[in-house]
Amino acid sequence: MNVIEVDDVSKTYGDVQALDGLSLAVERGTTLGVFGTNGAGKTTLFKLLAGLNRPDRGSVSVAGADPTDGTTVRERVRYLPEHAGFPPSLTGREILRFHARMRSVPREDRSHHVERILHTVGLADAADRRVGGYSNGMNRRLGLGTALVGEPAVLILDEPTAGLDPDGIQAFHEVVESLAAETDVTIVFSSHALGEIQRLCSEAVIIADGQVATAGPVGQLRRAAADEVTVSLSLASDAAASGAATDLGDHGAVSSVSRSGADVTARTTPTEAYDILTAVGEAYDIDRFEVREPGLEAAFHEAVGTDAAGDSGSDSTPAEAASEKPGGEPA
Ligand SMILES: Nc1ncnc2c1ncn2[C@@H]1O[C@H](COP(=O)(O)OP(=O)(O)OP(=O)(O)O)[C@@H](O)[C@H]1O
Repeated sequence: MNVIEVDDVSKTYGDVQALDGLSLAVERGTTLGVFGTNGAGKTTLFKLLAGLNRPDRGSVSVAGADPTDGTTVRERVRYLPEHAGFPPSLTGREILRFHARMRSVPREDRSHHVERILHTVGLADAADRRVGGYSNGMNRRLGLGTALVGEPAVLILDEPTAGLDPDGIQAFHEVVESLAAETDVTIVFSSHALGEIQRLCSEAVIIADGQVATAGPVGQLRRAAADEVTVSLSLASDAAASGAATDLGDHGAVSSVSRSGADVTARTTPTEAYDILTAVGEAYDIDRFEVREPGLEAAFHEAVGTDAAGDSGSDSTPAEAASEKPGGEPA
């Protein structure tokens, strides 16, 4: 059953067309990753899903109703904006209790409900500390905790890990993973980090210019873009690497090769990668090797028409290199 249905939705701000005929369907229990270039329309979409805005054209249905229809729907749909602030003098527990009261969680259930959420978001030990002393990551998890009060059907998280350090990101990921595994909440999650969408999400949608450029199961999007893999090798010496790079350059199934010191990188098809490694291994001592499949990054670049050849120094695909690059290139 679809818990979210967005049909041919458009939204303009003045003369900016933020969404332009966007359609999307999300099944209940899905963890959906939303990504796109800056200004693609992600936040605009999220505000429509949360009932904070109305489309100029088209329809939006979340949890079976128009999200602007009133509080019953908004009870079931929670939006965590990129920056949520809390009164610094209150404790995490007090804030969650306040939200539980506001969300009409019955008085006798409140303590248990709040305790459970504190555990879910990993703040049980810090529950009685003032949030003014919380780290950025703890604040973000408290924000997620407030969104979980009253067991919503849909969680909409706008770049929830932006600006967090690796430990903060890891802690947040663990919370999302346990929610996805243990509840049937539908999570819609935007991020500029494709790796995290790959890790957390079952489905992904790529938005470009206010429309859906590509959507589908994450694995399917990756496979669709997987016509080439990158083989990275570290050899025993620069001389060996130079020889291996020359041999690889002569190999018919290798589309590009680059070398930096004792490291060599080649692009080839998934089926040829291991034969090529074997051939190099017979001629030279390989210290380390890695075969990387293109991730969602390749699907993203294919969808928005930018150059996916992000490996520095590689001499790949001159046709793509000459094509238009409307921003959003890999770092
Ligand atoms: N309130 C507003 N007034 C005017 N223009 C707006 C407003 N909100 C969004 N826009 C414009 O609409 C377009 C889509 O913005 P939106 O914030 O939805 O993109 P986004 O994909 O979330 O971007 P980012 O990844 O940078 O957060 C942008 O051109 C933006 O400048």
